[in-house]
Amino acid sequence: MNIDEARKKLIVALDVDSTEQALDLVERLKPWAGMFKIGMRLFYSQGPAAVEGLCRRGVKVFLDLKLHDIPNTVSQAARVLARLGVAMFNVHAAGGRAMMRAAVESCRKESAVLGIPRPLVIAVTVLTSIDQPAFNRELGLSGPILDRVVAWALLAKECGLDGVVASAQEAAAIRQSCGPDFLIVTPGIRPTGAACGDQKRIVTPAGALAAGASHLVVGRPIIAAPDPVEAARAVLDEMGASV
Ligand SMILES: O=c1ccn([C@@H]2O[C@H](COP(=O)(O)O)[C@@H](O)[C@H]2O)c(=O)[nH]1
Repeated sequence: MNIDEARKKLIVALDVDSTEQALDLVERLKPWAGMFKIGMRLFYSQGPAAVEGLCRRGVKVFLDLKLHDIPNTVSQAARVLARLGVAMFNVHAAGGRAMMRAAVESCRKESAVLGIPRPLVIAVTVLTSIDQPAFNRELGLSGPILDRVVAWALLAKECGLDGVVASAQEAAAIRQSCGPDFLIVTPGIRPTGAACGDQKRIVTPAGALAAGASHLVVGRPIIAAPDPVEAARAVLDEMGASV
């Protein structure tokens, strides 16, 4: 894979408190990443201005707020998020069919009114911090994680969503069930030798791509590294990127 293809697949998580820190990371890392993820930490600290600031600079933003509420509430929230100009945002598949459909439909309508491209909408399946024992005993859900993830991926696809967030451990099964164009966005990526932290269902960059992931989300292994640029380049290297 050439370096540009690999770069487009890499999403760096901007898990920091301030817009200044986020902008500094974006400036240093934009030659090496195709998209930047704003999660609840930066959003709750800095608000929509942080998102709009990056979008205005032409940065592709994945807004990872994991909407999960009744359909009417999610529909209205999705409409508001569409206005921010993000490239992608997510909802929880556990919110169900009506909620997922409402999210896609309202941001489609709002984007059409504004004359902007509709943001991609993807569904969070089972968090990558959950392992099999926690899934069964703490969440009280039966069966293998893999089965639930594939079932939610199929439901998301049926509802018109563009893809899912899942561990790359489930990527091959999702790819087989949902087809070649379905986005499979995979956090829980750990370069060889990196600390797992709180992640449980981890996969290496090479393993994620081999399993069919369309995008790799990497946070701490890059942004908490002594040299984030060197760490991002090492991830691209593990993705098999050649110059
Ligand atoms: O299942 C999920 C969903 C979202 N995330 C988010 O991805 C990043 C991963 O960061 P690391 O530092 O590389 O662990 C983080 O922002 C999570 O909120 C996830 O990890 N798992």
